[in-house]
Amino acid sequence: MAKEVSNGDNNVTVKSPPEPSPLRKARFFKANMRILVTGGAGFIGSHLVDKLMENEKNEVIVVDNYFTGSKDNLKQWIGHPRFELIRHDVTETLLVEVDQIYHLACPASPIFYKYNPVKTIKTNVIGTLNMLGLAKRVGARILLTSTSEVYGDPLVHPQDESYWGNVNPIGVRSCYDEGKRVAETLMFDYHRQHGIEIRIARIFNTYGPRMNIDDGRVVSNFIAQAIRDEPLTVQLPGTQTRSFCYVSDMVDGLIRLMEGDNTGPINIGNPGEFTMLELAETVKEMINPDVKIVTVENTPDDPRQRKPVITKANELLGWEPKIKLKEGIPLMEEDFRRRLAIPRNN
Ligand SMILES: NC(=O)c1ccc[n+]([C@@H]2O[C@H](COP(=O)([O-])OP(=O)(O)OC[C@H]3O[C@@H](n4cnc5c(N)ncnc54)[C@H](O)[C@@H]3O)[C@@H](O)[C@H]2O)c1
Ligand SMILES: O=C(O)[C@H]1O[C@H](OP(=O)(O)OP(=O)(O)OC[C@H]2O[C@@H](n3ccc(=O)[nH]c3=O)[C@H](O)[C@@H]2O)[C@H](O)[C@@H](O)[C@@H]1O
Repeated sequence: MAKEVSNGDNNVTVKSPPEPSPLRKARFFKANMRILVTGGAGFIGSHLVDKLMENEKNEVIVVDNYFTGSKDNLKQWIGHPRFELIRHDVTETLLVEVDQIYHLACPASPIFYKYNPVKTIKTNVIGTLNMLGLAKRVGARILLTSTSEVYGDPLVHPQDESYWGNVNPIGVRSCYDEGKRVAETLMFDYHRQHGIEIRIARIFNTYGPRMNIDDGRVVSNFIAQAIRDEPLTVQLPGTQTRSFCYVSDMVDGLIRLMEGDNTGPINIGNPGEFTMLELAETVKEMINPDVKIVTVENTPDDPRQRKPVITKANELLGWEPKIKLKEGIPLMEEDFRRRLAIPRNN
């Protein structure tokens, strides 16, 4: 039977979702929402798992191939009766009985996703196909963590969800940004063709504790450099902008999106916009006023400006970010100092 659903802008007629697998009716499952988190050993995924595990009705299964994630991020849950961790690569098929799938698996830092671009695009395309196939088979709702990179080097500023983007299809970043664009297409095709319940979050630069120390992304680089007393490396020209969202705000937005009635795509990010030079100055002032700031070569196709319009998230999910950059940096500094074993001098 067909039904009307909304993506926030207009109503579309889609097939009804498939019935949940009969196994879901088994007594053991009744009390619980069983949730799969792909990429759950990574930075955002592990914070999401922490939040989902707070609800005693949730059972959480993480699958991860540990390319950029680590068991260490989940150590507090290993052995917990409502938690399971599976070493698995999403480019291979998987069958687990679940109600919801948060599909995060994909390297996110440019240095990692460019390391093996063919694998990155396989993860985005085949990995998402596999997870959609799973959602179809067991009748689960699936949320994709897409990215502001689908807007490419945007010619519209700030970016709202109606903007189609300015993406180089053959560049060194394409494995990631075109990969995510195909993943979004697959989500909508499964939704229209098979009635799968989908949710798409377009995440803007997110930071916080547990990022890999040598992850290569700008906030983690600057904080680690400031703590180690190494120069902060601003990639040229330094006037390029990003808008940084603290990870607890991001997790809150993702859960609201999953639980709500809108398919998305919905931007989730903090509209506070900074140039990379401003970010370096802020980190220097807050963590190590003696550290040097140097400029270094940039990489191809680096977006020149990025800032989310979050009206949709605000109106449809009742969401807005709470943590400002100057509040988030000290929380991340504390985590990095502990992991680097470099305490503050004063
Ligand atoms: N952090 C951000 O600023 C940001 C921005 C936009 C979108 N996102 C998206 O959010 C998700 C999580 O990002 P993150 O910052 O936590 O990155 P991350 O690298 O810390 O986490 C990604 C996780 O996916 C796992 N993974 C990678 N390929 C896999 C595969 N083939 N099979 C199974 N597991 C695999 C990694 O081991 C890791 O645990 C990604 O999909 C990313 O594209 C993140
Ligand atoms: O939010 C997003 O959608 C995307 O944002 C990031 O991609 P990017 O913005 O390129 O992230 P960074 O590598 O942190 O770079 C941000 C800016 O900082 C600059 N940078 C980076 C590192 C550094 O040491 N110095 C520096 O100036 C880069 O040139 C770039 O302009 C993430 O890594 C992607 O996973 C994510 O999908």
